[in-house]
Amino acid sequence: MSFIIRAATPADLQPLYEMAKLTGGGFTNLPPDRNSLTAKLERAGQSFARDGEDLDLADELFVMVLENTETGEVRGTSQLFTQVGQSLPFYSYRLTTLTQHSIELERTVTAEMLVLTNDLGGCSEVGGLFLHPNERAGGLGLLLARSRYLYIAAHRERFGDRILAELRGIIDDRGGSPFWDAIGGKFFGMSFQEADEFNAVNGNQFIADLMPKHPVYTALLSEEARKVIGLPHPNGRAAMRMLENENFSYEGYVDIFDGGPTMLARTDNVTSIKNAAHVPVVDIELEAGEKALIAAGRLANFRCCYGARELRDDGIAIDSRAADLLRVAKGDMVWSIAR
Ligand SMILES: CC(C)(COP(=O)(O)OP(=O)(O)OC[C@H]1O[C@@H](n2cnc3c(N)ncnc32)[C@H](O)[C@@H]1OP(=O)(O)O)[C@@H](O)C(=O)NCCC(=O)NCCSC(=O)CCC(=O)O
Repeated sequence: MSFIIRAATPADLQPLYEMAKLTGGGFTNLPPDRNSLTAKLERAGQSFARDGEDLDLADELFVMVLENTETGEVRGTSQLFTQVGQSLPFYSYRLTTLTQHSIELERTVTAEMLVLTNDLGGCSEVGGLFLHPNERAGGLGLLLARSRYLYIAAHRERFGDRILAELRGIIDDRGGSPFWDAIGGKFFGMSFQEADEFNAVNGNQFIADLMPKHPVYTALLSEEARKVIGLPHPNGRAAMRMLENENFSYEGYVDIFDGGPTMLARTDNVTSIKNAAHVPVVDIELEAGEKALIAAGRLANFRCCYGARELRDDGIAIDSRAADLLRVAKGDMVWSIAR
């Protein structure tokens, strides 16, 4: 099986839409709505097309797809946002503590509060990670996720100093969110599912607009809501594990919509960015070597796949299949990282 990660194009709309229908909802970056997906692909097309020297950091979106090169089918997708919160503010709840002491009662009381912040504005974001259920558990999820870090390494100047990733929060058996029911739901007159559907079609700005702006004491929330603050949806555990392996951590920021954890990392400290090698290809006939992710090309021409590598003093040797998939020849520069 040969799989390649490449830039998405407008022709990928149908497979993206079909995958979006499989997410089960609550997946902000991959809404099952053709118009939203079309708009995303158009925006990505503009971002892939913007090139030149001395580019400012801008609010760009890159959409990637995983293609089976034997069948031509698109089986997975992922996204990169270069800078969130540039035009519209980026809201998070931050879990903070307030400790008070009463001399008369000889008592010290610590309360937890959710405080609305824009602390994460300016961060880059990775998201929209989805692999077709039939392709799971074979390492393709890792290829999709980690190829983005090689993309960031290859276009470092377009990304911020920190990267965030939002994991979906807990949704109950009936498709409801205990966090939403306890906070957002009180102000919107909408169930979580209704808000999620509205979100898919119109974007999530309405949530930030109507969310209560004052701190919320967690002691006043239902037990069910308190229990899920900062916990990922069970389906998101693989994504969380991959983020942790890349040096992302949970620092008390949660999604204002469903209470899911926001994972954060310093860009230059992300394992796959820090360890990425950028060297010229010196051999494309390598028979056996270290398993690696190998990437080549810039912007719309970026490609990434699994292959074998051998790092040498003068560059890198790769296997012929990877060289074909990446369309590289001797002398071309490639990015790589051990698998
Ligand atoms: C997330 C992916 C793409 C992952 O693909 P696979 O399931 O094939 O993963 P994999 O390659 O088999 O495994 C990747 C790593 O996760 C670990 N792993 C797998 N299942 C696990 C589980 N239930 N609990 C804890 N860890 C688990 C594996 O051991 C491995 O880590 P080791 O190598 O250490 O053994 C997929 O599961 C998927 O499409 N899920 C549904 C959509 C989803 O939840 N997407 C994430 C949304 S959140 C988002 O988009 C933001 C985050 C982001 O973009 O990165």
